Amino acid sequence: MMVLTRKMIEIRNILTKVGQTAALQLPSIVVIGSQSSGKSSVLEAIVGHEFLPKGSNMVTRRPIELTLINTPGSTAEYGEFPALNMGKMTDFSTIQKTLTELNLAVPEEDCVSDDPIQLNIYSPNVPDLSLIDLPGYIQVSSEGQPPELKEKIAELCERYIKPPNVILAISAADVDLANSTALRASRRVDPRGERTIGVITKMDLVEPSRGYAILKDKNYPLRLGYVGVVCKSPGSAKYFFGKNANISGAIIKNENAFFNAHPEFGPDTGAVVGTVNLRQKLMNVLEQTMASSLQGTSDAIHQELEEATYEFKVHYNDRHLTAETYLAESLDRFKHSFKDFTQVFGRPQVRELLKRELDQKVLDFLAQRYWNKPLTEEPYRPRRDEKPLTELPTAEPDNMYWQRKLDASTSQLTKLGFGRLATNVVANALAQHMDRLVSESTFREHPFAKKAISDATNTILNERFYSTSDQVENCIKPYKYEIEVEDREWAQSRDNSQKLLKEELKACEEAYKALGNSVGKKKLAQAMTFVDRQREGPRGAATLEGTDAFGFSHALLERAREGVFLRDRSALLKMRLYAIKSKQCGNKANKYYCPEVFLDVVAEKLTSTAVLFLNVELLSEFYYHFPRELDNRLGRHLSPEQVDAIAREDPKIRKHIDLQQRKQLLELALEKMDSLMALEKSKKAAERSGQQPQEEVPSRWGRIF
Ligand SMILES: Nc1nc2c(ncn2[C@@H]2O[C@H](COP(=O)(O)OP(=O)(O)OP(=O)(O)O)[C@@H](O)[C@H]2O)c(=O)[nH]1
Repeated sequence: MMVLTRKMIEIRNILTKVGQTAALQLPSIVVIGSQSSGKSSVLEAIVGHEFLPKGSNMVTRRPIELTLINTPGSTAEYGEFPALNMGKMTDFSTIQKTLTELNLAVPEEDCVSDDPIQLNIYSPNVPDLSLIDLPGYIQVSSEGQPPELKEKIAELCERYIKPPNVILAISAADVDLANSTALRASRRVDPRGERTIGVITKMDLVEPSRGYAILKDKNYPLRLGYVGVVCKSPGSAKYFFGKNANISGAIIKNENAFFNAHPEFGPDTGAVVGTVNLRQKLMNVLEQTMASSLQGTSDAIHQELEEATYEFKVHYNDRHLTAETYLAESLDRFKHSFKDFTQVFGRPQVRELLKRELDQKVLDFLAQRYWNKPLTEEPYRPRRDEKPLTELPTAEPDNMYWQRKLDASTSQLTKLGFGRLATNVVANALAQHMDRLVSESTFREHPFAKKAISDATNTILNERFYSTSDQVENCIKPYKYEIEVEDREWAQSRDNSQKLLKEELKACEEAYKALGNSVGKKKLAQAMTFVDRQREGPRGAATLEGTDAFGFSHALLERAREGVFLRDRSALLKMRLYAIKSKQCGNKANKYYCPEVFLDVVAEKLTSTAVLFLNVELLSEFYYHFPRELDNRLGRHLSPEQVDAIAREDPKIRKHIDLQQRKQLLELALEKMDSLMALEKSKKAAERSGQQPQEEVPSRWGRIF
């Protein structure tokens, strides 16, 4: 058995994962030949299945790196594309279809690509071999093909037929050997014919005497010799045994019938013929080539490993990191930061959020119903039923106008749909905080984790949203009908509303100041005087004559109107602040005189009630379910491939893991290599002394091979 080739193929598979450099390349058999020389038929005869792309439209456009793996004791035959993750393919017509698609994916205008397709075939009927099929040489480009195609194919083949590879030069018997492009190409890189095997196909198409003469050719002598074959696929095998049937038997039978019928190919003639002999030759030659490349490959792996070890020490201080530990640690840290957050975002914070929201609503309603003085170019004429706010402090206690105004404002506040509003405010705040936690964590570099966290957050919040908002709405219902106020509440809201109005006043004054700075104080004052007079109507407008207010730009007048609004709003706020501080507003019985205070009482009551339910229904539920939901999405349920893909989303982590894996794979390859070399050495020693070779030493990863 060809032990060495098998083991070297395994080492090569490890090195492929490392990302092969030229130095780490192990010998393969490279198949070259002109188009229609019978390359595919030879490869299929070796494999025993039709699996290569067929068609007239140049269907081999990429190198196919074919690894045959002998699986003694098993009956299964299947292929795998290791780079594509498509799993085992037991139907060889599916392999053929996939290869055709992969080849035809190379655009017509490029015609060939040097990106190889890797295909492994496992079968008890194949020898351990690594072969590379290349696009066939063409003599002249046909219509539609780029003129440089001929050179492109030649260049691609040139790259592969370099040492240490063995060249399998295919020529058809019915074409003069002097015209064989394959032999000409191999001669250029292997002038002494030391690593070229000549294969003469279609032996059945020429006279046996001529066939024999080709096999014994003296013009192109090859040390590894010529093998004559008849590989025409017998369609009948498929017909009798099904489309996935092994065709080797039928080919061999057909070949034997042909060669046995002609004494020119008899055992004493020295002619090597038949697919069986070709297979054996390929195995022997590859085994020998592998043996002679052992030391070189071992040295190359050593060097690569030294570089990887140095880099790992320098950049990562030999710190071991796996995708699993990285994700688990990141998840742990995130859960910790979440826990910390739950300690600082509780009832008081929710209360503050909601009150701020309602304060804004109260200010809006006050502005709408009490402070409103529309800003139009037209003179301002209050509606007939509208009373100026200046009248409020001196109004009669039973004045229906002011009573209705406050009742309407209160009703507007209690019927606002506060259940929904409050739930929304808290849910949005939670979602924003979660986004912040992500942005402060290592997960910020991981789109998958970011999405998982945001999905977990939204799922829980959405699930609880409607029931929470309904509960809150139900509990504030009584306030829609009656609001009882205690002295303590009134006093507190009197303070609150003063604070609120003061803040509003400050904001107005600052905005006014900023406006003055941007327009120019004098210019703004002039334009505002103009706007004021305009608003006074004809009487005011008359006084405009002779002033230099005419000729203000439209933009300046806009700003002046804004200035007037801010100035008036400030004056009004000062007046209301004065009213709230007055004795009149010190007593809850005077609520109609102090709408600001009363609306604050209502807002406080709504807030306190809502907080109770939001805390139980939304906050606590979220805090309980989120870590569990996170585990479901980022924890044990992920497959190793998903974990790996997530960790690699961060370029820094990807580099770390890649280098570490590279180092480990090189160590594994080297260990296998050392063991292989020791085995070879003991085999040679045993051969010399006529003894059996020693048992191989089990490696750190168990018994190798
Ligand atoms: N008579 C005879 N025909 C053969 C033999 N080997 C291959 N053929 C036929 O020759 C034609 C070309 O064979 P392929 O194996 O497709 O040749 P190829 O070199 O792979 O061709 P391209 O894919 O075009 O590069 C097919 O029709 C085969 O059936 C043989 O030994 N004898």
